[in-house]
Amino acid sequence: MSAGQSILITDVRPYGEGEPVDILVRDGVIAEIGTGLSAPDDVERLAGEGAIALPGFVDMHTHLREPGREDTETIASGSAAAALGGYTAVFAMANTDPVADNSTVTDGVYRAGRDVGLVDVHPVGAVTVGLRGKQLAEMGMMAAGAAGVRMFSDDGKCVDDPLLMRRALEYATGLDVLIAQHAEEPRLTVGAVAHEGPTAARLGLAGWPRAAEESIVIRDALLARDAGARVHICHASTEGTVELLKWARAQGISITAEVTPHHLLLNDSRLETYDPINKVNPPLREESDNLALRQALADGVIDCVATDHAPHASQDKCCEFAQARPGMLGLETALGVVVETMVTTGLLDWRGVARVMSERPAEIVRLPDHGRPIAVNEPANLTLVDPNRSWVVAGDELASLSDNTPYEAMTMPVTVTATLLRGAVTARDGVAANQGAESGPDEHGVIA
Ligand SMILES: NC(=O)N[C@@H](CC(=O)O)C(=O)O
Ligand SMILES: [Zn+2]
Ligand SMILES: [Zn+2]
Repeated sequence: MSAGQSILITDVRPYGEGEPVDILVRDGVIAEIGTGLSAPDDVERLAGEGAIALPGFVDMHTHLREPGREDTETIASGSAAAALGGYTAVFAMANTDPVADNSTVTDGVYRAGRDVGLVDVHPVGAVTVGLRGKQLAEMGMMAAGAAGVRMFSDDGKCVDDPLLMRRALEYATGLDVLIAQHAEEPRLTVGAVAHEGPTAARLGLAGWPRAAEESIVIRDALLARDAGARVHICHASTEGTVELLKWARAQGISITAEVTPHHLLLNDSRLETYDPINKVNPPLREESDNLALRQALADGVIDCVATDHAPHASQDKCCEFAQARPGMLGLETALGVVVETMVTTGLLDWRGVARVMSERPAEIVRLPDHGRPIAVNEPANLTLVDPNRSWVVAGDELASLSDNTPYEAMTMPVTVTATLLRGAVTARDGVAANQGAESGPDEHGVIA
């Protein structure tokens, strides 16, 4: 990791509280916070213009598609999308091609992320070889490699064999790493493309029942209890999962959970058009689930927001509903959706946003340098937000190489105006630091 930059950020309000202050960053670390700060002439300046300063966001759940599907996202394009969304660290899921089930792949992803330098890219290792759910992957080798893999998941697939999941939790405890489960009992979701309920029944879409998620959530809570292990639930989507998390916590079980922006905002009323843009795993549920998930996030029952940013090519998305790939873009729109569902509704203040988008995810994955307080001697991983500047989503203008956003033409209530990684500006006013105007874009639309 680079030592970091020096920069004087003026006129920002940490956590949206109090009068504006200046933040002086020296060598990537916050050196001073106060009013009327000065710096030598050669130090870069960033005018905050009254923006809210938050700790840089941490996404526990991103799909970057490299290696294997670089036509839909690369580590460079996904890093740009992350920086524009206010992220300073992302965890890149293992369901690539080849699968990230060995340290050659995980170290390669880590190094590629470091070379791009816009965001700390942490590869997630697969729990099982090839995501096939039959044999544990070499978690220890991946943890010991250059990437220092600290989180493992077969996301996209559930580790459905209970004995294998138990072994994975036991090994993970020994290695002090986290297992994140895509909770889906596959026997209950054969052919499923939408939430099982009145809407899917009327539209003739095969249903994915809530119990497919909830049965794995409770099973894994019990396995974690017996193994004395930690377990993390990916993309919680139902009111029942919220109730089970409460129960498990009350038993002292070490279980954590994330919710995606789309499960906070969207529901199966969107399916009427049969537009596969709304197809995602787990599926969009019902309004009662949206409301329960929001309340759970506000109460801390659900720990954090994770995007499940899932880029797909248009030919894989614009086809018959049943054939289309599941997944939605999320990195550049996450904050807007969280503000719309949680801040505008009064469920969270900006401190709460910092908690669910930065502090808790960093704690859960034990990232020492992210999700830290905005205070002297802390790393300058920061996101500046203009709470009064809205913007309209256009898929083809996003930095992501894919355009499968469900928020097309929607107005996002706030704008990330700048993101800083160890004091280096990685995104500013809608442009990522690798998208400069001087050199032309390469074949991926990214400028080196
Ligand atoms: N969420 C999705 O619908 N799709 C994800 C896989 C996953 O997160 O389960 C993908 O990799 O496309
Ligand atoms: Zn998943
Ligand atoms: Zn995912």
